[in-house]
Amino acid sequence: MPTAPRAQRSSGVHFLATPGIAAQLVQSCPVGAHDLVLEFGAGQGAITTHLVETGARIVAIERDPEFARVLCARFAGSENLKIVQADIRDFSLPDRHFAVVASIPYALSTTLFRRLLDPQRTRLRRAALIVEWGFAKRVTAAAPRDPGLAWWAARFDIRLVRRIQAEYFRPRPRVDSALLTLERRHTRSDRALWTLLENAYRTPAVRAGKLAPGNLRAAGIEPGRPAGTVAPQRWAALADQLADDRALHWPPLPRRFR
Ligand SMILES: C[S@@+](CC[C@H](N)C(=O)[O-])C[C@H]1O[C@@H](n2cnc3c(N)ncnc32)[C@H](O)[C@@H]1O
Repeated sequence: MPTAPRAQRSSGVHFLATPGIAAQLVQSCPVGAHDLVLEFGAGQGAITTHLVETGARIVAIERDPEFARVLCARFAGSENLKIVQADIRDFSLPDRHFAVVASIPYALSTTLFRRLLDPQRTRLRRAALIVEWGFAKRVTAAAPRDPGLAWWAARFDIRLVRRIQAEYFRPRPRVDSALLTLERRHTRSDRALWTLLENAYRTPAVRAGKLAPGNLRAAGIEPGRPAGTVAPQRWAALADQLADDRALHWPPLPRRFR
């Protein structure tokens, strides 16, 4: 594992010290020559080196100028790789479909998930990510604790592949990490989905409201059940079922999703 010149000074940033984990991360997100893959926070290239071998078009983004320089020197001959020195919080996302493979700085997990998963017209199709263990548990909970998490889980198949012990990183973080995979699901009516989620999490128990109880049951949702215990995929199934019902009106999505 290459040494990390700035690692001791970059608080909250941990570098993969085991090539096997980087290889497994890349294998978890099948991509090929026609795919565009973003790597957020490439560091010194522990993951980049495996990504380049996939033949996909890789854009590796790194904020630290010293790391960006090291990356440029290390991968000078890699024609399918572009290194961009930029901040991943405001880097312009591509307007074509893309994948993300990255070990993301813990402190940016929520910000990046919002950028990638919130927008109705997100171009993200799949991802394999190393994130902090507690964050991984929250985003993969069978019954998410708030509608924002449910929005992500209803529109993406988010799976916890494995726990990654702290000793696999340098410097060693205080907590373990996890490998997550994400795959965009097909959803027919995001407006219906968000309205259902928002209402469900506002009320203590599932109510049919204007819907027939039969609609709920067809999606596997039992009326009267605590709303926060329903798996988000069931709300997505209900939204899909109701997408063509012209008698129902769904309000516009909040601005942050548009
Ligand atoms: C968790 S480390 C991962 C490094 C490398 N991919 C690895 O796995 O060893 C995160 C990397 O993100 C970079 N980074 C932190 N904040 C960033 C930001 N806002 N924009 C771009 N890169 C950032 C750090 O400099 C660091 O190289």
